[in-house]
Amino acid sequence: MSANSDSYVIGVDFGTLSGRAVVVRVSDGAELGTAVHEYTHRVIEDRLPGTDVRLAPDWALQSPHDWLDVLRTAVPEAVAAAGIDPARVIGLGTDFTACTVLPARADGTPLCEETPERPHAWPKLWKHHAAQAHADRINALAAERGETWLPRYGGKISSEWQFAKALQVLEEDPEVYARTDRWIEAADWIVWQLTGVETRNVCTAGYKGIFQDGGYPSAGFLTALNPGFAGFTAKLGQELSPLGGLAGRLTAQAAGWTGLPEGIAIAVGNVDAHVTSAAADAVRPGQMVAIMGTSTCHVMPSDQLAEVPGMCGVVRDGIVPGLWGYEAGQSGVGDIFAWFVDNGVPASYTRAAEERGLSVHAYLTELAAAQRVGEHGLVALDWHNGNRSVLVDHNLSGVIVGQTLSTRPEDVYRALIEATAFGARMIVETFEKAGVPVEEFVAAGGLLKNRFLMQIYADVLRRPLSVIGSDQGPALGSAIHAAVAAGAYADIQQAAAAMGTRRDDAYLPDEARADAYDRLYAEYRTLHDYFGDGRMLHTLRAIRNEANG
Ligand SMILES: Nc1ncnc2c1ncn2[C@@H]1O[C@H](COP(=O)(O)OP(=O)(O)O)[C@@H](O)[C@H]1O
Ligand SMILES: O=C(CO)[C@H](O)[C@H](O)COP(=O)(O)O
Repeated sequence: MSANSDSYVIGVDFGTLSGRAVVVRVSDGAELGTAVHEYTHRVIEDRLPGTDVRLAPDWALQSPHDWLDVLRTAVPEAVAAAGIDPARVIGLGTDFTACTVLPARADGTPLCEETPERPHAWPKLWKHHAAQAHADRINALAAERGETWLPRYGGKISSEWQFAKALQVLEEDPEVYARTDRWIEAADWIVWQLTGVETRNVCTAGYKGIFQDGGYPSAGFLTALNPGFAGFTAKLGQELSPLGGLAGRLTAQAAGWTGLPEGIAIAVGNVDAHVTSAAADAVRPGQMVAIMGTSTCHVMPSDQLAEVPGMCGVVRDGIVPGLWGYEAGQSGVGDIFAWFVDNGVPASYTRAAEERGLSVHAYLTELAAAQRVGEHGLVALDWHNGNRSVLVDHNLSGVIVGQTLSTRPEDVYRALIEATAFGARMIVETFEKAGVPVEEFVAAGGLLKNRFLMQIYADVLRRPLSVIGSDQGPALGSAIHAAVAAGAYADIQQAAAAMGTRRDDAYLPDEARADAYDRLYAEYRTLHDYFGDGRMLHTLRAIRNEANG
């Protein structure tokens, strides 16, 4: 690859609160410069920008202007930080949160530009959860009709996805629905802005748009949901583009925004979690990448097609062309630790952490690390934000068993970390039981900084952990896709091998601790089965909801 030794690609990761650009050398994946742009409107949850229009609970919107600002600011700043000649940039790739989806005109104009006072005209962020009732109806009808696509999503689709959100628009603001020519993932919309051509990537279409075996849910199914929904799929993409493919070339206008040469390759859009596999060079069957942060997403290519209970989805070519791509998830991980730090720690601990110059997380970790496995006498269920896999039930809640008058904050903190590791083991075992082998567990994301936590995962999973070598996995992954789109490598696997970064066996399980964890895990499973049917936890939630009026 010496011909590429002085050419560069740019990866742009559009997150929940900000967008990040990274400049990467094509020959070896070296990250030379990066810049972040915080979105001006962040997550729109209370009031529509520039209006008095208030939003209902569970709404979460975003502004397309914030995304374009990332191209205008973070990209040129990253190039400047890298100190490279922009003329040497040969391609740009992007990834987005998903399902973040917007209604647009036939020319790509977001409807919120025409009618900013209409909530449904705005892009719905992935965590917009106000379409749960619509998702419930889709699931019930699909189960009743035996729709063949339903098992591809572990038996349930999410309220976060395209069909649930679009049905909400139709039923709550039919006029906006009627004006929607294109219902498009932000992942594809941003690529449209860069290239001037509309493309639809297989990843979001498959995981978020129920595209399976060459088609969307049938018109008959959609009519049964609501006759007005019959023609919905005409607003989606009909021809899908492969990951790593060339979506188009940078337009003169977008060259003006970014300061990059007009005509460079723009990669087909992608999802932040899935593109991280390339960054970790984990794009072969059985390499499960866990992107561990506030929540954890698990993605894994495989040559086996199976119906794994409670997975988020399995999509042909969904991570790399030629393989099935699986996704599963834990809806609360770092968020649970944050909840405990914010609510479960006395002032004396906060003071002690401050005196030591440590975060409360780091302080609790240090105390917890001094214990032997099981010493706290606790076992917990990691369902404080519901359970995505394997139970797919957002109405479950957290459980901590075994507390006594001598239970200390570090005990609970450790038990919560262990609970998330047990949740991960449950997912791995569910895949394997369904006939999809997990050969390697590769950790990525913000929680890598907690080495004690990573060791617990190795011990609980009873397997070596590999770790990604970059702390900006999605942006690096997007840059790798850009290199493929630009023709610098033949495919994602080759580009990932040259440019991705992974440390094998970064954490090895300790036999004695793993044995001790087996006993605790058995108790976790018992609790999981007992509370997992929801009888008690749903009742508690109902009582809470009644009490809150
Ligand atoms: N030392 C730590 N140990 C464990 N969890 C931590 C620590 N520091 C921060 N966290 C948790 O990490 C999460 C943030 O992870 P990060 O990957 O940066 O974010 P995101 O998932 O939003 O990209 C927060 O939920 C926070 O509670
Ligand atoms: O569900 C997703 C992928 O399937 C979202 O993209 C993801 O959960 C958003 O993650 P983050 O908050 O880390 O940007």
